[in-house]
Amino acid sequence: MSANASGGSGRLIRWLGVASLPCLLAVGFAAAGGWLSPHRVTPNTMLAALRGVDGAHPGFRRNHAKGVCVAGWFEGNGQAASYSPAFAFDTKRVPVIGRFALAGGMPYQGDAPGKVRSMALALKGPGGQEWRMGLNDIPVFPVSTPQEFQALQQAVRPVAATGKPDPLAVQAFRAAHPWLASAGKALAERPITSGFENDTYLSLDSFVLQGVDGRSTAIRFAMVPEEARFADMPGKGKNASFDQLDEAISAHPLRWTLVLTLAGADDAVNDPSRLWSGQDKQITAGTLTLTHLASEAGGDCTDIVFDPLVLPEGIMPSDDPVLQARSATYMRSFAERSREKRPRPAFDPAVSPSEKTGSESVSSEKAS
Ligand code: HEM
Repeated sequence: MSANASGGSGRLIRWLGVASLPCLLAVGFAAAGGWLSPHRVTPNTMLAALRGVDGAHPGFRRNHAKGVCVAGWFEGNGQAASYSPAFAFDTKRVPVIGRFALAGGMPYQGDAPGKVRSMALALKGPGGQEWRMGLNDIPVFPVSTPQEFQALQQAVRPVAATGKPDPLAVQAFRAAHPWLASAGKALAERPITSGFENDTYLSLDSFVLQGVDGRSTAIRFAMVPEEARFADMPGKGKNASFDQLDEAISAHPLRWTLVLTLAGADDAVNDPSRLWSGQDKQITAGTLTLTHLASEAGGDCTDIVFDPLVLPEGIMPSDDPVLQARSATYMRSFAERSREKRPRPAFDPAVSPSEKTGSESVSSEKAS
């Protein structure tokens, strides 16, 4: 072979190498974004699925976007101490920061009865230990797995022509997941209280208490209000339930009891869409007292992820796959929102109701 011919083919190989690099990068990005495998579930595909339903709202949480910070304390009563040495089951008072929010990715959505409300808490124990939790006011989660959660978001994403979900896609999701019908029924029939301040918030996912004697006990838990009120209807107005919460907490401290439910023999520990028997043993483990609200703008709850896998010694995750997906997706949501410009939140307790504004349309209900 002549020197010229081998020089020519060398140049061709180098040129192909350079030209193929952008293509390889594009394929790599597409794969990382899940575009080449729509059924794959990663934090990115999960956030894309959520964005498909409620749009992009930079600077806000990718779900439970409309919220307000809260602070207070938790005091255990010792009744759960034989099941776990976790600091919260001791009898010492520990500080708490938290957040009340509405499910869904729209930070300016209007309040309405029936929207899923949430309570997120970080109980701060000794030696830097924390128990972080995110609780919803629904009896069960609508789906069993992260894959189903992503598929549900994809099924309910609004279509351009109507601005509503495609009924055929929703029907197809239902037909492909008949085992979720009982969760749907429980969600549709749930009783609705008049506001954040008197609602019951549930872990939905299960956890495992680890005793010092090596005993493991699977549980779910709930924050049960001192007094649940079903008769009064929530007030009207874009921020009505937040205004009502503000009024209630300004009048007196708000209290909830931490109730642990111990799994019975037939209870599904790895599936948050399944109700437990209702006959299970319950333990009242302590009292949560909340005393102050603060805006998310500069508030203590903004730069924190209420990751349900931040657990103290003595409490472990169960094998519920939704827990791992939550943890990874919340971290991704935090990474994205914390590098974006911070917009003004819809609700600020320091601003009088007449000055409070909101700028986006009302979102559809979402249950996560
Ligand atoms: C695979 C299923 C789920 C996904 C992908 C998901 C996704 C998300 C995301 C992205 C956030 C925002 C996190 C942040 O930026 O800090 C969030 C918040 C939240 N999620 Fe989920 N979620 C799931 C399941 C659940 C379940 C089972 C519950 C049970 C109660 C739950 C309760 C909450 C609560 C309470 C918040 C608000 C936390 C706060 O106020 O900061 N989620 N979720």
